[in-house]
Amino acid sequence: MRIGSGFDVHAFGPGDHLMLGNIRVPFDQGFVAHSDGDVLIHAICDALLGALALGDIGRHFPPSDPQWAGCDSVVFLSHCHQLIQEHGYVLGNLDCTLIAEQPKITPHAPAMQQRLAVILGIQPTQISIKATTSERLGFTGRGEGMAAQATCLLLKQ
Ligand SMILES: Nc1ccn([C@@H]2O[C@H](COP(=O)(O)O)[C@@H](O)[C@H]2O)c(=O)n1
Ligand SMILES: C[C@@]1(CO)OP(=O)(O)OP(=O)(O)OC[C@H]1O
Repeated sequence: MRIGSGFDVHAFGPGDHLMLGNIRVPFDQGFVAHSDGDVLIHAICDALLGALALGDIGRHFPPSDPQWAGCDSVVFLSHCHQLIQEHGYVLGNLDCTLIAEQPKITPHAPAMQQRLAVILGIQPTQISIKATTSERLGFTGRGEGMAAQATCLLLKQ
């Protein structure tokens, strides 16, 4: 059994939606990022890679590589899922927290769980998506961006 944790941040910039858990969430801004900026998937990737002690998302998909410009973050997550299988593990469960004042995440959480479960080949009940504000403190509190945390448990097959 191995545990992993991931953390990511993206700033808000021009746009009209956010990609979160591969779900398009309507918003009056977008993410500033090299890829599609899916901060939730990026944190999950780092948790999975961390559990395997295989570095972080930037090591596997360098932000300096134009190949990943505007990339759908499902590409990154599918790669991490493949690595789990190659190392003889299955994903036991995933617990995630998004930190932002806006948009409200809770109405979209079930869709994110469903979508991530399909990508990762597990049940939605094995995935938890939570959200909190930072009580208007710090960069998330000022509405400058969003942070995501993820914790995973891998089980030996
Ligand atoms: N972006 C967010 C932030 C919070 N929520 C939900 O609201 C609850 C209360 O948030 P506090 O920061 O005041 O504790 C939180 O537990 C979430 O259910 C949300 O959906 N989206
Ligand atoms: C995902 C990658 C892909 O180049 O770029 P970004 O979309 O900027 O996201 P970040 O969370 O900074 O992770 C680094 C990169 O791997």
